[in-house]
Amino acid sequence: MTDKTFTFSDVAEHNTKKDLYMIVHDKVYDCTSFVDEHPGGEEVLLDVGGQDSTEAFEDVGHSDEAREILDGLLVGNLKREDGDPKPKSVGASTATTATTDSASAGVGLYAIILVGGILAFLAYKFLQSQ
Ligand code: HEM
Repeated sequence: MTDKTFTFSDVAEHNTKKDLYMIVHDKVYDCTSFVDEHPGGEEVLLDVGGQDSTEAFEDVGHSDEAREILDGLLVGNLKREDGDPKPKSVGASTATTATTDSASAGVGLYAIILVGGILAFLAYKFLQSQ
């Protein structure tokens, strides 16, 4: 296990066939040795060299075997800095669920504030009529 940390610009420097890093799920992989062996061809790997390729990797629906190979290429973790691209969200359904969840939580909060306001108003009216 390695705990070396790379910034986005560190990774971006490794973007040639002889020196090829890529980012998947905020981890940094050295794919140099694998370029020629990739069943999907070297072109796609070179395209994402030095970049965040989470989306590209997940879109293909790579097998568990592919993920094991990826594990073996791990060289460190990505350290995001201000101004770096956001983490790639993968799986539209997960993203949608998350949005819906927070949206309904927001609505719930408004409902509580609204009901509280109505109760306070009624209590005020009641006390005034005494
Ligand atoms: C280091 C990262 C990667 C590894 C270890 C890897 C590994 C593999 C492996 C083992 C396969 C064979 C099928 C499978 O087991 O799922 C495969 C297929 C494929 N990969 Fe990757 N891959 C990587 C990155 C990428 C990226 C970034 C793309 C970008 C689009 C990509 C595109 C494809 C395609 C299109 C296939 C299908 C090839 C075919 O079935 O003809 N791969 N990859």
